[in-house]
Amino acid sequence: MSAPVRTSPTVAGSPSSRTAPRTDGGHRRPVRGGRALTWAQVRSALPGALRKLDPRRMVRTPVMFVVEVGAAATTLLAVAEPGVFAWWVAAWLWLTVLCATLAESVAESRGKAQASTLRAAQQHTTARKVVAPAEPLRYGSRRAEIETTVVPSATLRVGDLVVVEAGETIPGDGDVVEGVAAVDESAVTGESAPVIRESGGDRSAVTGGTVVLSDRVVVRITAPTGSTFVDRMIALVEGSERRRTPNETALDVLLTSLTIVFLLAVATLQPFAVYSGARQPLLVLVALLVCLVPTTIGALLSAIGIAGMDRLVQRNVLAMSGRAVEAAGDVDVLLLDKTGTVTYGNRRATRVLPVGAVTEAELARAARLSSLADETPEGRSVVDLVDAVLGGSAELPPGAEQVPFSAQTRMSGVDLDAEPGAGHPGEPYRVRKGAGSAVRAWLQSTEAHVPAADAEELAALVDGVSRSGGTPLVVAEQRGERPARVLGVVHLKDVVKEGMRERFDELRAMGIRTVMVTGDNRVTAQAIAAEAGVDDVLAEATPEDKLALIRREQEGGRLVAMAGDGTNDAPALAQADVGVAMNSGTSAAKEAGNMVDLDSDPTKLIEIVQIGKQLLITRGALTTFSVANDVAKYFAILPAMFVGVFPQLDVLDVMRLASPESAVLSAVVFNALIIVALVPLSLRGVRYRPASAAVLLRRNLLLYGLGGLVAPFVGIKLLDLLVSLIPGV
Ligand SMILES: Nc1ncnc2c1ncn2[C@@H]1O[C@H](COP(=O)(O)OP(=O)(O)OP(=O)(O)O)[C@@H](O)[C@H]1O
Ligand SMILES: [K+]
Ligand SMILES: [Mg+2]
Repeated sequence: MSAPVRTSPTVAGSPSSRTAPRTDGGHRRPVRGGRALTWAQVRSALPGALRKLDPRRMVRTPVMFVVEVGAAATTLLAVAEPGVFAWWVAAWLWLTVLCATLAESVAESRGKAQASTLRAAQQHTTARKVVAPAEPLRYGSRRAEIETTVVPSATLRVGDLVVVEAGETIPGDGDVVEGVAAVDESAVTGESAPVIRESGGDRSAVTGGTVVLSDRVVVRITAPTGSTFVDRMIALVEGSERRRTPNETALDVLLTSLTIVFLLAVATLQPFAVYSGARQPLLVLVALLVCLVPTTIGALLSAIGIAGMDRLVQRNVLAMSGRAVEAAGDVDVLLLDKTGTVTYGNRRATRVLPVGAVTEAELARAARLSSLADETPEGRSVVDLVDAVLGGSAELPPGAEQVPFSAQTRMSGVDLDAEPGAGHPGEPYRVRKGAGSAVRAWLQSTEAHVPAADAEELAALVDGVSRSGGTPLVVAEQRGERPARVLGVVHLKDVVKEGMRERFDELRAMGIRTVMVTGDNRVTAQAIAAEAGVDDVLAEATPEDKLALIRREQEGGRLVAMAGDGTNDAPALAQADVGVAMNSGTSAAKEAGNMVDLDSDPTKLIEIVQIGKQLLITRGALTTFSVANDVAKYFAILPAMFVGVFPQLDVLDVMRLASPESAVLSAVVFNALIIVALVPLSLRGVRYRPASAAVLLRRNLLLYGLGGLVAPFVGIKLLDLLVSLIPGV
């Protein structure tokens, strides 16, 4: 049933030069700015809202559970002793509960539409699984023929290798282990411009459901079917994975305590009322209780959290936890990786700079030899450059042993049995390229002596490349067991992403310090840092150094955000309070962080921080409003209830409501309507302008605290005028 297929070899090259970015055909997910609430949305959210009335679910929100029990109780009372007043109260209590579930349901429904678009991206059927050569695929075999067999993509396992060619859909999440290709990721990111994915570097991760536009890649599957990136995205936007954050739990405890306090207050009211000859009907006590417990924030708390996540998704950021979003609102320090985060990350070799008596051809040949087996983008670009400089290409001789690049050694190369083309059979030949300090250490290990003039010239070359913001790779060779010899420098060029400076200025205005951490040398780091406008740099950093820096900041009580893309950033991304992985990065980085930016834009952190702050402020503002509101209602209703027996209360009865019944019903109606009125605000979030925490607090206390105190007096008075018109109340 599965026929072996021979895949034609593809010439490796730079797909970016051949595939012009598409300007049409693709779609960009519309960013619905204000996202006004529509009737259609409310109507479609209604079935979900009714399902949420299930008391077993409601009990998780104690405040609203009390209201639901109250609604049930008043309904029974209305059945036992029918009356217009009783039925009105019961109906409005049910409406209050429904408003709460509707708010949550509407917040969720916004993600549901997005989920169905994403599901469409999952409908791929077959994959071309690699049969031979079996794993591990040999480095440098990128021009080799690969034997594949067609299998249903659902049967793919973690570790399987698949071949994907131009026009084909990538069958699952994985890392490119061979080749370079332009990939259309619009199904996932909504961005129509193709992106480059390649083996060996920090741009190796591919997402199932995206389409290869050019060339051929071999992908190692890294996620089992059912828990892919798109699966996680769907779960996320639908809100099915949502858990309460620690802050929400803390607030919930506070709201529950307030509910218990008011429950006791209302319960002790009755003996007091009986004693003074004004026994209150049970119906009135229930209504009073509902008006006093913090229903507004209780009803809107979950919608506020969901809407915050939703706002992030609108900006193409996927937050894996609500806790990370809240932490983002309080971030003090932002750490950024250089290559691929601050810069575009396609470091290309542009020049070879020989030192001393070494000729350009000599250096070029050695640099190419050291890179033939180097599958990193840097290694491939050295081969491309030398092929162009010297004309023609080279093959790695048999028996070559690769010394792969690692972030720890910061060096790569090969060990050969003999120098290609040299007349000394049997004399081993070694060649290395890498960071200046790393190659210097290697030279020393062979007891090399670099003449003073050469050393000076080399230092000048390294410095020149670094000052321009480029990455210098020093090349050296060793024949036999004799001391090694330095040959010169390869200039790797990278470009700082556009608009970085302005964005970092903005972060500074928000009180966030930016630190660039890089494995590159100090001079290069400083040149890039100055151009990008970051506050601080840490150069020649190993993955451990990055991790240690984060720990140090955290020990000082600061909340740290980290943006990175490489496998060597993964430990740091995991340790940071907010770890934003670039979508262009490796699977390891995306797995380690708690957010993924689909646009791979590290300055997106500004928006993430704003959304985090907005979430915290919105919740604080509505809590303040809710509690102030309830206190005010207490003073609005009580005088009306007791003015019959205590005429002295007359002075307190500033509102002059029509009757005790009308007062109670108006308060209940107001209590429900205020939830409805605040749904749009909780979905949109209160407006956030950069300002100090103290200023924001003062402004919110004034606006929402005072507003919360005044609103019930005005609202209930107006409602009383209407309610008193109802015959029988
Ligand atoms: N293929 C390679 N062969 C040899 N040396 C390399 C290679 N790629 C990079 N280097 C050297 O290793 C250093 C560290 O590179 P790496 O990309 O791991 O840094 P990093 O810690 O991820 O920081 P950043 O991504 O910000 O540059 C580089 O500055 C360069 O000098
Ligand atoms: K209330
Ligand atoms: Mg990196």
